[in-house]
Amino acid sequence: MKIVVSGGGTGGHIYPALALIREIQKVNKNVEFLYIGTQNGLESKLVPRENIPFKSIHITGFKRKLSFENVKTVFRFLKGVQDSKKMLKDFNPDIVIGTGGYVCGPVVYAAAKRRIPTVIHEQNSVPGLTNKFLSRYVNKIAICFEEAKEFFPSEKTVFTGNPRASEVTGKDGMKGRLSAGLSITKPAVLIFGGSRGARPINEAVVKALPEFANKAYQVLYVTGDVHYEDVKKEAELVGNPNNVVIKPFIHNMPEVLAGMDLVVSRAGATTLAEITSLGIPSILIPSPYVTNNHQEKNARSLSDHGAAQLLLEKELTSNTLVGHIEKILLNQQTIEEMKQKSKKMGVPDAASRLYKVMEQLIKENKK
Ligand SMILES: CC(=O)N[C@H]1[C@@H](OP(=O)(O)OP(=O)(O)OC[C@H]2O[C@@H](n3ccc(=O)[nH]c3=O)[C@H](O)[C@@H]2O)O[C@H](CO)[C@@H](O)[C@@H]1O
Repeated sequence: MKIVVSGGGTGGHIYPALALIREIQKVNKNVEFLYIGTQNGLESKLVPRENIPFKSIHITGFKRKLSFENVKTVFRFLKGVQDSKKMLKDFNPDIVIGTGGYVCGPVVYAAAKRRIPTVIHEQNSVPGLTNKFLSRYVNKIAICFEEAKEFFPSEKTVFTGNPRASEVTGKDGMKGRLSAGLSITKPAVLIFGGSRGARPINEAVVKALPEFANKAYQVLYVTGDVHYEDVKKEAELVGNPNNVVIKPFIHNMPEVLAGMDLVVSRAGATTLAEITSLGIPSILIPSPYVTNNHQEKNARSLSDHGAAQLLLEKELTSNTLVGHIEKILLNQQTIEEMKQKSKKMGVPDAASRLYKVMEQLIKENKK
């Protein structure tokens, strides 16, 4: 069997694709993969690291405002379709799956035009532009939030959850703690701002550093690669207490998450799939800078069920941050209740559900 996977831009689209590939590799040794991404997206680093064959096309996203750039994007899209058609002809896949980000546009569209079975995976509660566009052409649309249903044709849409939810299960949390330089006895909170870090969260955490000193809990604070050097300098100025570990990026997130009692983060869909799969309570600070405010909708889906506490960016200060953390982390009953509610929302078998949808499509296509 041959499978083309496409998805890129940020971790939220790439990690589900990688998790799906690993799940398929576990259950079927006879699958050949080709990953199609862009050279400037994070996928060009993450995918080759996993020894998955990687090819790239050149494409940019549409700007929401009218601009000349959009005219160029139309031409890049058409060229991207042409290049994708050639790659698909050479590789001859049984199915093509897109996990989001604008690179999927030409790849999945080209596949549909070549009558290759196609699936898109939508991680968010509100779909992005690319998946909305592709939904007309693909055979199946896999979703992770019931709320996403209303945006897609119902006969094609199926709830599978996010494959990353499967990948984070069964990991050794204590190993994760030790790898990050944390103690195994004290309660631990992980603070991070999505796959690239978030400046407003960084500003609040740096201000809060002196307050964390001498607390009965420890903090793992992940700044995002590009913000790390600046944060380190600022942390030295205000003083970095020894119960706070600062890191630029975590590469073994499944293990590290498994060792956490509480997570403070943006409300990217893949992060939410991971923390609900593990049943971790969270404080979610949705990014207000994303399409259709989809992160707040993702976050509310958890907070409405008592699995998370919502903290809007406009209310974020070092005081509200520490206050929210302590209200949950220092109250065993709250922690336990939130854990159960979070776990109830998790879909740990998402990867195999998604693979089943793909297998079914391939079978139908062969009839
Ligand atoms: C700004 C933006 O447009 N963000 C979008 C992007 O977010 P973003 O790329 O931040 O995605 P998510 O929060 O969904 O996922 C982040 C992924 O990166 C991993 N991780 C993060 C930090 C780290 O140090 N190590 C690490 O491995 C997390 O465990 C997770 O697997 O894609 C998501 C999924 O479509 C969307 O919901 C988000 O709105």
